[in-house]
Amino acid sequence: MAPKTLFEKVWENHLIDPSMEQPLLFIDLHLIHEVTSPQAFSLLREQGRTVRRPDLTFATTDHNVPTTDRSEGIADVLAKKQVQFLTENCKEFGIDVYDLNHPDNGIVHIIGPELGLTTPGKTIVCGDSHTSTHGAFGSLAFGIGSSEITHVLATQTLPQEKPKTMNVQIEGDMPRGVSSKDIILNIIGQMGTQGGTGYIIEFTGSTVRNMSMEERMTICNMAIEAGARSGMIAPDEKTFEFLKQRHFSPKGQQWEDAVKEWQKLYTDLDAVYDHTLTINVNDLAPQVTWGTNPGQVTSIDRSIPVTEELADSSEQTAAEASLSYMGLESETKMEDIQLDKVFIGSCTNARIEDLRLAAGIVSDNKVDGNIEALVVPGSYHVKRKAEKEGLDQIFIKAGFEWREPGCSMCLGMNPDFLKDGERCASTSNRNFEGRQGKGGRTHLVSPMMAAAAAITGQLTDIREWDFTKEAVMNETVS
Ligand SMILES: CC(C)[C@H](C(=O)O)[C@@H](O)C(=O)O
Ligand code: SF4
Repeated sequence: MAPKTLFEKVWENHLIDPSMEQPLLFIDLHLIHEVTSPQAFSLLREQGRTVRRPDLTFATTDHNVPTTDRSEGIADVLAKKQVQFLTENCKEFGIDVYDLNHPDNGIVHIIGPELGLTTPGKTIVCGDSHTSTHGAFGSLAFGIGSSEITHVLATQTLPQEKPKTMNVQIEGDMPRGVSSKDIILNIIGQMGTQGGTGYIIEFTGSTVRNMSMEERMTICNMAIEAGARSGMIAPDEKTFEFLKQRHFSPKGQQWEDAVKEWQKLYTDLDAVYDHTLTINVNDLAPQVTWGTNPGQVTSIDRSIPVTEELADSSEQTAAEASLSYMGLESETKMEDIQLDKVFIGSCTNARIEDLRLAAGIVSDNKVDGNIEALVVPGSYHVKRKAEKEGLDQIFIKAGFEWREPGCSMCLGMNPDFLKDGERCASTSNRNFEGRQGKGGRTHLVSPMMAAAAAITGQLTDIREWDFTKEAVMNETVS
């Protein structure tokens, strides 16, 4: 048999009929949330159709939910309606929904893996671009639009163009203070936000093999920000360990059988990718964005680039527009940038390990008097675990707000947002204009860098800090 890449194996396992001209995939898991599903359900009704496989469909509310006391419900009328529609639609069609008061509610891309819904080799779709996160488990996972949601609801299949494959091989030891967030920001900086267009990126190499599942999820989460259709990582013992005993994971003999199948999911030795990029992280510094897309990024110990020195004129024009929005100038040292807010949260960096790393930096320090700082766990599972470990107390004593789970300040769709002109160090994945609130200015960073920024009130190089990296542990079920 011809050697195959990980992607090709999963793709071929899901083709309904390989002879069809337009490839049609069977979908193993359809995740839905309140923002993109209402139109899809309306269309389904208009077409007089029903949900084909409610057992393979799973819903949560995350984008619109308040992260403070939820007993009063949702104040915003539209947000409240969207959440209500989701709950009603799920009830009508027999779909499991972990809504805002469910004990395991959380951000869709955080709860999929932690509930064991996300497993290697599955095709997973969701009306949400960061569905790529689930690729960290060796699944083929990508975001879809409203009409595609209807198609999957009605048929459990999806027509798809076959993407090209890219191997991003990451080698070297991550230096102290550097995390997988810095690696993916650096990759996007090198490739640009369109560099991955048309590709599925498989992340390979010794650095990836050494990463925890949390670190791998952060990388795959942001593959989409490089323009890629999705990211994937071949499953290994760490993947299986993470999934063992999860709520929906296979149990007993079914678990044994599943692991045997999952072990076949890797790229064969002589398989050919359409493109390969190799990066070495031995000398990587913590990364910070200075502009309004994730590719406008540099090292914390550098300055904002001189726009005239950028590669081409379109890049120069984009950089000038970004700097004008950000209220920044070329040659300003990244470390001299003062902040108003710090946000530790989102599906990129709100898992237990992210919170441990941030808490390790916070330690006995206090949040700077000019800073408002939020920690928003990605799910109730993460929140409970963090509280059991005493992480909440570290944050609260330092002056952070400790919130209920949700997308929160990752995007201005709920009560947590930046005011016009406010500047924020954020562990999320997008720094587009207005993303965190109208006129808000976002600097994307890792959880450790965000924690340090909250303490000093400005962007700060954590490599100069006295801390240990003990916090890095792979999450296991407790
Ligand atoms: C609201 C939703 C459609 C959107 C997405 O697709 O990613 C959001 O999650 C985001 O991160 O911008
Ligand atoms: S946390 Fe942010 S990136 Fe993730 S799903 Fe929510 S809004 Fe999208």
